[in-house]
Amino acid sequence: MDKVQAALLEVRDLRIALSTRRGSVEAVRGMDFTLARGETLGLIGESGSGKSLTALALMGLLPDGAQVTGSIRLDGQELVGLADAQWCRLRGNRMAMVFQEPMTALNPVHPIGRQVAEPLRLHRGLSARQARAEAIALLERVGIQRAAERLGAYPHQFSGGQRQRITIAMALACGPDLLIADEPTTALDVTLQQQVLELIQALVAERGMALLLISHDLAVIAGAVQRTLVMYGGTVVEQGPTRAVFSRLAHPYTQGLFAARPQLGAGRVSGLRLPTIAGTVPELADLPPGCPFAGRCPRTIAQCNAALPPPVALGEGHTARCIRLGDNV
Ligand SMILES: Nc1ncnc2c1ncn2[C@@H]1O[C@H](COP(=O)(O)OP(=O)(O)OP(=O)(O)O)[C@@H](O)[C@H]1O
Repeated sequence: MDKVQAALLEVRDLRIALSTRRGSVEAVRGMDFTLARGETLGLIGESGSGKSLTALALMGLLPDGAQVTGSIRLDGQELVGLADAQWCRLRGNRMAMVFQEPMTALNPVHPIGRQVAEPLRLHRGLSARQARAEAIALLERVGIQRAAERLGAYPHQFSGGQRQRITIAMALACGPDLLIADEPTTALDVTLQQQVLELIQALVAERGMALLLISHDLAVIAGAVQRTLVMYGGTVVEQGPTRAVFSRLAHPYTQGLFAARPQLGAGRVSGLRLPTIAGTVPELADLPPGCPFAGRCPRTIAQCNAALPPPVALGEGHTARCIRLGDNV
């Protein structure tokens, strides 16, 4: 039986409001989830559902003007409202992030050795010689061959896959407890995607880190994480053990995502066109009350309420939220 683990990360009623031309809109609307030490959690949902903003809030990297309310606790420490200097002490140290596009994290005008060594000197107080040795070890661990000879090379002298490996080495440098990977394989050639994903999984297991893996690709999430959150319209509509979420597909939105995934049949993508979910993600300023998916949902109110009286617990920590209050039932 699994040991009961204390939550490393506890997110309660997280709300993020952004200033837009139409005034202030809530882009993340009451996220609740926990992540235990060493646990892996996936966050899936269509473009615009609020995945990246959630990740940026956890790292204290939201754009200027974003208003955050609710609670984000890391090992019991409240992060909402921290000053910039306090965030700087946590980032790279207790928590680190791998971005979709490696050049977002790499500085093009600095050699990679310096970029990997910098957090080691800054957060761990290593000497230049120790940081160099550690940077070489880290780069070799993530698969950069002859790392000692390549410390002076610049990011543009590496391939996209190698650059992503270097950002992973930077993220790991100070042994964070929490790794957030936001679409870490999306910008890579398809042949490299699996390799980079496997590298992340291996490192997470080897170092006992907690992982929040964000992806719009169900196949990536299905094979990589223990628990899954399905996000839509700035909120979690379904969450639970990955196996339960993928086998039960309780929320109509999860069903739509699953139906829209590419399927390999006899070595080719089956069908001429991928099925899609009809309609588009609603405007943040025009979200219906209740279930944000109500406007695109194929279920009638009666079917919805019969299938999932709100909020429904499906066992094993698996829940789905299907509340069509927007229709004023
Ligand atoms: N700086 C910003 N100002 C205004 N609106 C923003 C800003 N950043 C994000 N948004 C809006 O917030 C919503 C959520 O964005 P977010 O980037 O979190 O979505 P996502 O699920 O990560 O999508 P993707 O997979 O495309 O990255 C979207 O409607 C987006 O347009």
